[in-house]
Amino acid sequence: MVRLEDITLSYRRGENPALAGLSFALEAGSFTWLMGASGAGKSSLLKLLQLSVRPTAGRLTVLGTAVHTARRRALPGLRRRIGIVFQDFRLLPHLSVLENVALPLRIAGRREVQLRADAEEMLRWVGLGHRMEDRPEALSGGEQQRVALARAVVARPALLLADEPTSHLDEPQARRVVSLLQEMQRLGTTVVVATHSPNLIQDFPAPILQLHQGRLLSHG
Ligand SMILES: Nc1ncnc2c1ncn2[C@@H]1O[C@H](COP(=O)(O)OP(=O)(O)OP(=O)(O)O)[C@@H](O)[C@H]1O
Repeated sequence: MVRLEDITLSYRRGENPALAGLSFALEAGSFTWLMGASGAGKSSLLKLLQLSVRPTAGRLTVLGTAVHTARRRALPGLRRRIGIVFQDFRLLPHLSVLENVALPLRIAGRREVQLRADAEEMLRWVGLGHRMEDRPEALSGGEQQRVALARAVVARPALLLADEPTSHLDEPQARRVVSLLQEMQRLGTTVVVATHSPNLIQDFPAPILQLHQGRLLSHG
C-alpha cells in the first residue's frame, strides 16, 4: 500500500535533510499515528505521501505506484486517490459547506445530481446534515474540521492523511474527529494521522510511527 525504502528528503542542498534513511511499510486498511517533536519531520512525511514533494533519494511506493520513477503525468490521477485533512481546515470561505464538500467531485467532473447527493451523504455522516447551506465561518472549529473531513473522503480515497487535525479542537470535538477517522479505516481506507496528543493515542490505540530529527525512532 505504502512503502518507503531508505527515503531522504532535503529541501535545500547543504542543510540537514528533513527526512533521512526512512524505511517502513503501511498495510492497506491500517490506521497509524505519526508522532514526533516539532521539527521531527511529520509534515514533511505527509507531504511526501500526498505527493506534493518528491523524495531526494530512496524508493517510495504509494497505492502500488513507484512514485520515485513515475512520470509526472501519472501523479494527478494518483493524487485523486488520496484524501488530506489539514490542521487549519482550509475551507473556502465564499462557498457553502455543501459546495466545499462537493468541490473534489466537481473538479473530477462528476454530474451535478450525483455530486450533490454524495456531498449531502458525507455531511450527514459527519453529523452536519443541518448545516449544508451555511458558510464555514458560521460553524465552530470542530464542525469546520468535520466539514474538512467530509471533503477529504467524499471521493472515497484509498489513503487518508491528516496533519494534526485536532490541534485546534477541544477534547470532545477532537475525539469525535478521531472516531470518524477510525470509521474510515474500518471501511477499508488506510489512515495516517499526525498528532502531538498522547491523550488521543491512549484513547484510540493504534500503531505509532515515531520520528526524531527526520529519522524513524520506532514503528509499532
Ligand atoms: N518548505 C520547507 N523548506 C525548507 N525547510 C523546511 C520546509 N518545510 C520543513 N522544513 C524543515 O524540515 C524539518 C522538518 O519540518 P516538518 O514541518 O516536517 O516537522 P514537523 O514534525 O511537522 O513539525 P511541527 O510539529 O512543528 O509541524 C524542519 O527542520 C523544518 O525547518
